[in-house]
Amino acid sequence: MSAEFRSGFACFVGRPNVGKSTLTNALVGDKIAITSSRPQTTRHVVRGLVHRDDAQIVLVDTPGLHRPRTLLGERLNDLVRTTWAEVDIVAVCLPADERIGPGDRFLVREVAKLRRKPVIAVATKIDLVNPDRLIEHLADIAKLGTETGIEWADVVPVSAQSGEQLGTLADLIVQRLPEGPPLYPAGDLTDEPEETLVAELIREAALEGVRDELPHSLAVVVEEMGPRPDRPEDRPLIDIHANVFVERQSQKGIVIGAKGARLREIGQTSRAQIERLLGTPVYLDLHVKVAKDWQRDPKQLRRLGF
Ligand SMILES: Nc1nc2c(ncn2[C@@H]2O[C@H](COP(=O)(O)OP(=O)(O)OP(=O)(O)O)[C@@H](O)[C@H]2O)c(=O)[nH]1
Repeated sequence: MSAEFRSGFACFVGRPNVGKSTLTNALVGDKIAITSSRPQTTRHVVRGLVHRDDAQIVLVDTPGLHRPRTLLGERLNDLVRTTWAEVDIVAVCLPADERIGPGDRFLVREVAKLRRKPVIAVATKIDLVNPDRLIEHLADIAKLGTETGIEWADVVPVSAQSGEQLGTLADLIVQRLPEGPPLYPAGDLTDEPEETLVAELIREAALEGVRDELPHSLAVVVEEMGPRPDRPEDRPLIDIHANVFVERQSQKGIVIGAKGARLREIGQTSRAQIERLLGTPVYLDLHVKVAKDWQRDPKQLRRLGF
């Protein structure tokens, strides 16, 4: 291995829905971080690894920073700030199809408080805009830097969707990483326990198509997971028992659906994803439970992994 091998931690930050998880997935090349068309679904700090001949990037995906209204909101914000402080480089995602707004300014001002940390501005979703709009967006990003007193280490336009400029982004991140050996063995994609990833996949499926406030009210805990005994060696099966927690009885109805139709759909969708993740057929046993006001109760929050 050459002396110039670089390795370290990078983290994408930005308002909800700006494409952080999609970008992580596109760079890692597999579905590890959790994406959703609904905002604020990334809860856990999920790390994806980018292996290259010259470097290893450990991508840390954080939830969006937002105005805290509950204990959970505050914990999420703490988690974000702690993560920022620990990484080698921060990349602020600013979607090209949206104007820079107060939310972005708030966030960039927070990032600017991290002294001496390289910060890259990433113009995301460039496949959605024409060149004129992109130029305007890049000018706005420059202005945002001046306004907030941050000096962008780089400004790079990318599309996670088309893959355009992904390599450039990776190069720019690598350049800013310290020299050092790989932090994780080659082949590892994430250091999250499989249970956490499985829970996230179920949660993602459970949120799909739900149009109310459910994102903050839904938690998934994998209670038990393991290979079923007495299976022929060439036909393994993994049993997974998981609980979907909601805050109120009415939400339980939403998740289960008429005659259990929605819950069956959630089971089918997430099972397919889990089987892809684990590479093994899976028997998935899902239950919906009410944990009253879990977001406001420190004991319940701990039990649910926050
Ligand atoms: N067209 C296009 N859509 C994208 C791109 N990147 C992300 N999206 C879409 O934007 C939406 C949000 O993407 P996410 O990756 O979940 O966003 P996020 O910033 O991680 O969101 P939170 O987890 O809520 O903070 C999804 O519907 C994505 O499919 C892109 O490069 N091009």
